[in-house]
Amino acid sequence: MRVVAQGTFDILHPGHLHYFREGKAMGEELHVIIARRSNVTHKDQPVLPDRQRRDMVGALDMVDQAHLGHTEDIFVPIERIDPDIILLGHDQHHDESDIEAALADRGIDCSVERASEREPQYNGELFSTGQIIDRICTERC
Ligand SMILES: Cc1cc2nc3c(=O)[nH]c(=O)nc-3n(C[C@H](O)[C@H](O)[C@H](O)COP(=O)(O)O)c2cc1C
Ligand SMILES: Nc1ncnc2c1ncn2[C@@H]1O[C@H](COP(=O)(O)OP(=O)(O)OP(=O)(O)O)[C@@H](O)[C@H]1O
Repeated sequence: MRVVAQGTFDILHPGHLHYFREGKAMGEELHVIIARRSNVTHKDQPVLPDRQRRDMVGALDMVDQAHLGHTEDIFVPIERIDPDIILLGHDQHHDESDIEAALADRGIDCSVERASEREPQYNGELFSTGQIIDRICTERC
């Protein structure tokens, strides 16, 4: 089984590791698609360059391959990777049925599932790139 996860992954945190571990446990191969900066329009754009985010994610043990996303069509990398499962993040804004419909239109046989959220394991654990950046600004700027 080949599983795909996707997201921005600007500053890595334990929530990302939880998502990757869950994806890897669902199959043999975990592929991660890194969102292009130009496509991150619903929140602040990433601080780190596209290739740096790909290289950091690709260096993690549970990730078999990290791919730069396509700039115009998010289904181009999916067609190339040909996964069995697309694992959406617990809070990702994409709608399962919209993605399933787009996959069916293109003749891609792949299921869409939703990942769980990591529960905090100690006080002060930060689960969001935005929160880490806010903390840096408060404590260091
Ligand atoms: C199946 C799937 C494939 C995606 N492929 C790409 C892609 O090729 N290029 C890209 O820039 N974003 C891609 N995205 C979008 C990003 O992963 C992401 O959802 C969004 O741009 C960043 O927001 P998020 O990190 O809050 O999810 C894809 C999303 C999904 C669900
Ligand atoms: N606490 C968490 N538990 C499980 N998955 C998480 C957690 N935090 C983020 N993820 C998942 O990691 C993927 C990438 O997250 P992304 O880098 O886009 O945003 P983020 O880490 O939530 O930061 P922010 O939205 O503040 O920029 C998403 O699919 C998201 O659901």
